[in-house]
Amino acid sequence: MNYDLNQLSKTAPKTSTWAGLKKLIQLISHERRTLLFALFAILTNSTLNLLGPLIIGRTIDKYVQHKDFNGVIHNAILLLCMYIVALFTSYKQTTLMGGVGQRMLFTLRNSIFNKLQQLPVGFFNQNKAGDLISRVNNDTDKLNQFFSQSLMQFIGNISTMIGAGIFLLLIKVELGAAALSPALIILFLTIILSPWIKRKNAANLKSTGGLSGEIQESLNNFKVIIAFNRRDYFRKRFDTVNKENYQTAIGAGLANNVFVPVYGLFASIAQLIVLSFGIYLISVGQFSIGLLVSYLSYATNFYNPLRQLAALWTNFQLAMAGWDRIAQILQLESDLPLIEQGITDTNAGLLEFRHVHFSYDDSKEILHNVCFKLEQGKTYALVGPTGGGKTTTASLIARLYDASKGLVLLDGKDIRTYTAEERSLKIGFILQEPFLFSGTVKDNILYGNDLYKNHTNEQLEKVITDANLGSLLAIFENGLDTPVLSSGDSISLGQKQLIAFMRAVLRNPQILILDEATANIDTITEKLLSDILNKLPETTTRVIIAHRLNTIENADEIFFVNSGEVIRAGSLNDAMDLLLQGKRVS
Ligand SMILES: Nc1ncnc2c1ncn2[C@@H]1O[C@H](COP(=O)(O)OP(=O)(O)OP(=O)(O)O)[C@@H](O)[C@H]1O
Repeated sequence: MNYDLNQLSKTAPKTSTWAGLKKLIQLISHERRTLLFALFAILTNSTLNLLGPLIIGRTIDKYVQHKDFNGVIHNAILLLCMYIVALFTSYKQTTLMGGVGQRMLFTLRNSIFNKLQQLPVGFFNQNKAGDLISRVNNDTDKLNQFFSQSLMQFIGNISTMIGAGIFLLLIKVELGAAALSPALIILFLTIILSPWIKRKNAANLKSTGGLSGEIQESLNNFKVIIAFNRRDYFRKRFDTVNKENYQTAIGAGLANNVFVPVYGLFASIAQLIVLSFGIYLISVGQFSIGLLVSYLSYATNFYNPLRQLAALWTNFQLAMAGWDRIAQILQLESDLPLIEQGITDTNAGLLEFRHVHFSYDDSKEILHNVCFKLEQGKTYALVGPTGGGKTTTASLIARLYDASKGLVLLDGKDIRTYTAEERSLKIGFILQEPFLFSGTVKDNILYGNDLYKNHTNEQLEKVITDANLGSLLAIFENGLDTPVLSSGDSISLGQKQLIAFMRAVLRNPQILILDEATANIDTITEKLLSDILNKLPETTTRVIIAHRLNTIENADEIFFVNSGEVIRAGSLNDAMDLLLQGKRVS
């Protein structure tokens, strides 16, 4: 299945601006009460700002020209009160919407993170962690900025503009029409250029994701980079993505600001039209000085928000581009689908592969028509050349991936009918590169194991000893309290494998898969592990992937895995012959 977000974005249907806006609003629809308060505050603010010029014009015509100072002072106090209330409403809507934005950011980050927890392994194979981090951190913040700063300003500006436009037309329709005509050109330009602005912003967000992907990859592999003296190589790679990010940022910046001077120019043209036409009307006795002052204010009230709308529109386009990248993750199907009813076959043994085909990314088939059966309590070995398909086969046993064709049966039932929890209780998988979390050996052993989570150290030590794992725990200086630093770098790879081994065995799975689980362990400890494996409950089925054939001496059956085919190898000697025949990956 294709989970590559960058490729999926190319084939995804384009969303219209209106559909995008509706989706964005849905994100905060549960905040209705707060939104209504904020809307009320911003509309009150706009109304008060619109009434100002009218009162000023009337004051000039009625009181200033007749030298009625009482009237002037009365209206000045009225205006002052209105401006104070306007200030309060503006402050209120800012704090209300700031809260909405932060809550939305909190919920959205939680939703994406939860979604990421549910997605299958294939998703993480095909996407860079750095890009995903950028989506969780950076793209969500673009939405926060839109909601906390832009949305209400957007509504406020639009309502001020509509109000100012109505006043302009009501006071003198022909002067109003002349004053508003430059706005039509701006509207036309905005409609034409919006998709281009959104594209530029989307490219910038994508390259920011790529930049974090590159940083993450080089930080993860810093030891190899230093050991192989590949610093220059990574520096060059970083330079390339950084340059791309710089160029897309310049492109987005240009697109975002292209309107600002245009808006300024058209606002000035409108002022000129009002002044010249207005003075002409005064000269022919059809207009008053007070009305012209009001008129100029209304023209400013119309064009200033229009100028701000350019910046707000940019924030909106940026939020839409961020939302597209976030929605891509949220829309993905969670985990591998659970099917209600699958084939049931009581003769299938504990696990059976029936004509299984598999490919990681739909391009190249890795497993071809694989058929085998595992019985309860037996030990199986998968051997074969590097890249032959052993880990892939084991991953399908644990349903880290689904077969592209064919069927995997667990306990006689289609493996897809088990929930992830049921499956993980039945199957223990010790990966080639075990992953450990920051904490202690105990934290890591108990990861995902609810049975012993409330045990004290003494109780847990007893459980470990009873499971014949005491000798492994003894290898750690401070036993269960031995600290493990982030991603396990404070301990050796062999020790990591021992912790992963204890973690898997303590869950008492029906099938225990060991993928090169002893590759980094000394011979004596390897012997310890082999004894522990032999002492596992009789019902446990073991699947051992190993390059060193001495580790699979006791296997009941050996499978030879090569070029995506799994064949019975017969005895250990036969397996050795197959390997020596030089069968390599085709
Ligand atoms: N995540 C992945 N995405 C795409 N291709 C993959 C992925 N993992 C493995 N492959 C490809 O699948 C094939 C089988 O790999 P697999 O890891 O199963 O081999 P293996 O027998 O376990 O090798 P090794 O002995 O080195 O562990 C290889 O060609 C490999 O390149």
